[in-house]
Amino acid sequence: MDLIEVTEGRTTFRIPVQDPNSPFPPSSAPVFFNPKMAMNRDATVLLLSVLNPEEYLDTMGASGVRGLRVAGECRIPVVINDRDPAAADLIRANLAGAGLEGRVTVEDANVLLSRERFDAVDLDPFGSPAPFTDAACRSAKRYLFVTATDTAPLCGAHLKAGIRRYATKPLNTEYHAEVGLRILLGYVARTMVKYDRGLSPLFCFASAHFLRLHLQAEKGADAADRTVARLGFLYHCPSCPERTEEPGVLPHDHVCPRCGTTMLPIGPLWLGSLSDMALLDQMKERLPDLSLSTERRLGKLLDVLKVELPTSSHYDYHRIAKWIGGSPPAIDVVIARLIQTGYRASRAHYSGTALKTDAPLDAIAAALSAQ
Ligand SMILES: C[S@@+](CC[C@H](N)C(=O)[O-])C[C@H]1O[C@@H](n2cnc3c(N)ncnc32)[C@H](O)[C@@H]1O
Ligand SMILES: [Zn+2]
Repeated sequence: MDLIEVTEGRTTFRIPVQDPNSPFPPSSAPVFFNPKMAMNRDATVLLLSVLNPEEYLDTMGASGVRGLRVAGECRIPVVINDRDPAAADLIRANLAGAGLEGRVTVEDANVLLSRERFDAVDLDPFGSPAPFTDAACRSAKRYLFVTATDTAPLCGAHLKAGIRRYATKPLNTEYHAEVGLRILLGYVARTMVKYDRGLSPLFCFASAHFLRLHLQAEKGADAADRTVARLGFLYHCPSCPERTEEPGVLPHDHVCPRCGTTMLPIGPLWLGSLSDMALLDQMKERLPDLSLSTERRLGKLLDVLKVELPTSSHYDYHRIAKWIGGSPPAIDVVIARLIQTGYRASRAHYSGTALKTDAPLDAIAAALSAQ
């Protein structure tokens, strides 16, 4: 295979030559590499530089870039796996080329994860992580990281696939990125708790083409029960912008208090916080130690996550403006007005028009129309 040298973060490695005009996706290359996932990898490198686990497993290594960066930029011992022997050869060559140590394994992910336990386990599959989640929950001692690129099933755009893979009921709404993230997290939580273990989200976010979870695993039935208590349902009115959330493992009937329509349940999904705020502060402090490109790619995300409310849905403020009839002021003005009125309000990290607030719809409408 023809190789080309690239640098990401502070790590230089080689990948198969990719024709930038090729109509085929990176997954058709002899060994996969997607430069658009640099920000996903940056996030993990930054987090790991704070968490400093004993060992990190890159379960689906491909070129090995993720594990290479963790080994080189965080100085954490790594195991890099891929079931494809061509990928394993490239990983070995890339470790040697970068002067880094690391164990390389060539196994099916579920076999490796079922046989060995690792302090931090990272799943970065093609598409859905669902086929690997059970084994990953058993293998991860303290940390579990998960990427999903099957955003359409998770967000409700491919409803049947979402139900099949995640045993949940998504719905395609304007806050689909939030729903996708919380359905994925809810699914991992439901998988983890059956082993009498719980989890806490450390740093979870949605991006245009993927969802990324960084989770801490917790020991014991009490931790599992606390995790179950954070599962619930969103109830969405199909006729007006009203929605509400409620904890629980089974959905209930809800009638829209505004228009009387039967509300649609979405879930089970994760309710509550998606990040550990103290950890985000530590990551922000650590950011200048990494590369400039990492700082550029992650700085804004961390700033928004630090103030983002943990509501499980948002309002698209353009839609609300259309609903009340009128042209809205800037979103920051609306947020400031809501806060002045005594409510909590913030942006969301995945959309410039997303408004998160605990204010009722009437108060939001007033903030949008106030002069
Ligand atoms: C999306 S790529 C990984 C990308 C890589 N982590 C990165 O950041 O560039 C998925 C990789 O998983 C490997 N893979 C697919 N199914 C697997 C399985 N069941 N066990 C182990 N590896 C698998 C593929 O060979 C491919 O290299
Ligand atoms: Zn309604």
